[in-house]
Amino acid sequence: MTTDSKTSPSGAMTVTRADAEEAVRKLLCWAGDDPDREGLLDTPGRVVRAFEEYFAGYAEDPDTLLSRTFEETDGYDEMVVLKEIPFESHCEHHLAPILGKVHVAYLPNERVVGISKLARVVEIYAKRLQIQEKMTAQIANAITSALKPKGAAVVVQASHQCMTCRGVHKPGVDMMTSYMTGRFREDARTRSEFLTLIGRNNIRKVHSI
Ligand SMILES: Nc1nc2c(ncn2[C@@H]2O[C@H](COP(=O)(O)OP(=O)(O)OP(=O)(O)O)[C@@H](O)[C@H]2O)c(=O)[nH]1
Ligand SMILES: [Zn+2]
Repeated sequence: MTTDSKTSPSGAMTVTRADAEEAVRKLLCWAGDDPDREGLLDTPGRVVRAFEEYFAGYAEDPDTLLSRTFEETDGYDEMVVLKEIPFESHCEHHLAPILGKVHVAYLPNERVVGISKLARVVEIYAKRLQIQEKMTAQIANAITSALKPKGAAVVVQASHQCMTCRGVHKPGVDMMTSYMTGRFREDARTRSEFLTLIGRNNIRKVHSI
């Protein structure tokens, strides 16, 4: 399929690139400006290309990504933690940026995965329209279902620009979410080791607004 038309997952709607650019022209008019003035002539094309970047995650499959695993680990069965993975997403309510970082951990069950793949899973779900709770659960569930680990844990800390630049106007507020499966959920000591490793109480800001 070319990128010049896209069909919604239900199949109910197909839009061409020209349709999408026309929709942006209408939004520019809605903003109160003239879409035909020189400075805005190329804006619809740019916005549509930016959307392809912001929402590239719809075209990616986390199961395929996580299917390449390594078994020669000499029995390594302790926690694997990847902390402070920065991400940029967009909220599904306002299409406003969500900026933050993700901490991911799992307890291997014979197989490990290349660590870059954990960061790529974060990217796949971040580059979709999101709410933070769903993104947190999706990352943990993808790792759990692909690696069948003894447990997986995901903590997300992010600022939501729909709360900063509009609406309630509260800059400096971060939302924290966590989702744990298996041993992380059942065993307080495992959970606590993870939270200590990610320095939960001393988290630096990755993005400042
Ligand atoms: N739980 C949750 N809420 C979110 C997230 N991102 C944005 N929101 C909230 O989604 C809600 C949407 O509420 P609505 O009342 O339907 O929309 P609204 O009138 O634009 O709300 P305000 O933002 O309060 O102006 C707002 O409270 C947002 O702050 C998220 O990741 N998780
Ligand atoms: Zn929002």
